[in-house]
Amino acid sequence: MHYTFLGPSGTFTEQALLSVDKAAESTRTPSTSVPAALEKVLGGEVDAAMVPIENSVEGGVTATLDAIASAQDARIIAEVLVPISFVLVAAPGTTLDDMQTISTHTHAWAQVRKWAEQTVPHAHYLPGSSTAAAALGLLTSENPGYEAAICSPIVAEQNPQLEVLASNIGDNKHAVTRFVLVARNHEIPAPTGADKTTLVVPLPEDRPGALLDLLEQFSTRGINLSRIESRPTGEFLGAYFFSIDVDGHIYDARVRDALRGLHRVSPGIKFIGSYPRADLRNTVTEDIHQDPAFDAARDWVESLFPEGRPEHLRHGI
Ligand SMILES: O=C(O)C(=O)C[C@]1(C(=O)O)C=C[C@@H](O)C=C1
Repeated sequence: MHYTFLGPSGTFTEQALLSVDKAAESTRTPSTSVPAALEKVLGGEVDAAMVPIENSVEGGVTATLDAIASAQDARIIAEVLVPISFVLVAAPGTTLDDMQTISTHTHAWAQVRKWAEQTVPHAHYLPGSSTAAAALGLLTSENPGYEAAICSPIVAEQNPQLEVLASNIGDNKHAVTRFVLVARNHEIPAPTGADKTTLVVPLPEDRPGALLDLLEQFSTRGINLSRIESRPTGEFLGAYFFSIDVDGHIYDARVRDALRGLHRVSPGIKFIGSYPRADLRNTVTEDIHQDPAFDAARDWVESLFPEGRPEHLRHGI
């Protein structure tokens, strides 16, 4: 396998990729942004891309949600959870008082905002393409335009020329980022009993009850939603799609049945993948929402036509 990830080496995204089976021995090419990583996958340059999708403190990574939603054949085939801990690094001899400007990824800055307000209230923030890119910029550029960076402790370990001025500076000590491995037209991973399915569902029409129509497709089939986010499609003001994760696999009859229902309500729906959950939590459903109940229901309706399907029932029984 040839992978790409939001780089350079030392990002949390690389940590997520290295936890994938055999990825450490595979070819890994860094990308400078999430859209660039996904373009490499869709263009066939690499087999899969590891990208951040949501953080427990700052929420969805919109670049990922939008790029996946607009891609033709993007498939999520795995997810990874990484606990997040940040350090502040600078050139040796720099003090907190010297700090005019600090650089890091925007999602990282959002997770240390309170710490920064309390500890370095005089410092400005400069967005970086990733935490590791900000840290390495201190070493590679003569005048990076900032005196310090916020990154993972791994970057500091890998680059002893950087001095750690503060550790564990995240405002929420239990922060976690969720990453997804995205491939193109990939076969669907086998169900494990602890799976998620990701969908992109355009809001069908601007009318009362449209969202309820979508949500009902899940609730009547006993399907739990673990994430739902609305994003503008970009077409015009008020045009939205929903990025949705549900518990279950497309091999589960209730999920396939819900997809049929959703397609009637919102024909532009996209299936983005069914894949094992990183937290291994089994999906629990009542008997009436399990495969045997769907089979029994179909058999019962078929039994009402003992002579076989009448000619005019074009769509089956
Ligand atoms: O900059 C990195 O190291 C990344 O992997 C990106 C990213 C993100 O996009 O959320 C990943 C995890 C942290 O929450 C902060 C930044």
